[in-house]
Amino acid sequence: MTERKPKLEIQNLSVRYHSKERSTLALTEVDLTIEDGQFVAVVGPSGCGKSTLLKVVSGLIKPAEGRALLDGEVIEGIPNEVGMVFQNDALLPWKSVLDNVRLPSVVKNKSREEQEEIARKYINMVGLTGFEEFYPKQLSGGMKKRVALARAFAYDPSLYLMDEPFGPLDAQTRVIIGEEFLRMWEQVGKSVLFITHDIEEAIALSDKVVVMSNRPGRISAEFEVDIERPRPFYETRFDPRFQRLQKEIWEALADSKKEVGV
Ligand SMILES: Nc1ncnc2c1ncn2[C@@H]1O[C@H](COP(=O)(O)OP(=O)(O)OP(=O)(O)O)[C@@H](O)[C@H]1O
Repeated sequence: MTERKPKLEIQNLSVRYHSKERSTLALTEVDLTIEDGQFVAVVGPSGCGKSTLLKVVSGLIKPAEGRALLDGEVIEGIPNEVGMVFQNDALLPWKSVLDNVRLPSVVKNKSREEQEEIARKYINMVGLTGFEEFYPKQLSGGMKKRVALARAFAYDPSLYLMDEPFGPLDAQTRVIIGEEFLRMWEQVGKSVLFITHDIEEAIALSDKVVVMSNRPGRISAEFEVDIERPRPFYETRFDPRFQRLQKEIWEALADSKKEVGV
């Protein structure tokens, strides 16, 4: 039997930022594995190095120590198989919804027919059929976020890196978009590394929740989310297993904040 390689392996990772005045140890001794198709959320106090972790995986910064491997290969430069969704995900304002979602297929040199087919499929999945010819300025914040998600899914990466992707949305829209995102993810089943401040969002979406400690960030606890899928994004929070996890993660976070960094 051939052994399945993990999608992402982070091994003994340390990252240091240098400026004229000081050197900041942002991450230290971070070990994390994401299996193929696994959804992993990272929660942690502000400034603990969550975005730094994503920057290493997206090849934007080099570690001081340790390494990050994608499909068993050390990440050097921006990997093609990685798709990113960030908090302030900019759509191109001069392009329509259809053209924004078509972009990843243009980059991948797909035929015009395929570009449109893929874009329309994901626009439909995010419930924006009928808005193809609209421009970003004609859309609400939630609709723009849907377009950004449709564009990320149209890129079809093997690993999604998501940094507070629902951050700027109001609480209710956040739940609606979260539910839609979960349904879409269940269909594609790709690996995700998801950064959030929201413990409930982390549990509702993930297979594993990782807690990071204060700077220098390290992984202080890991929790398997043993709740079967498909899960309802909102109602799952009334499940006793969810509530138990919520309490445990909350306590782990409170402990991790007590650890003082250098
Ligand atoms: N370019 C940089 N130069 C110097 N220090 C940096 C740089 N980027 C981040 N840092 C520092 O590294 C640490 C980790 O930052 P990072 O943005 O990764 O944290 P975070 O957990 O994503 O924070 P937040 O939750 O507030 O977004 C912080 O102390 C930050 O000040």
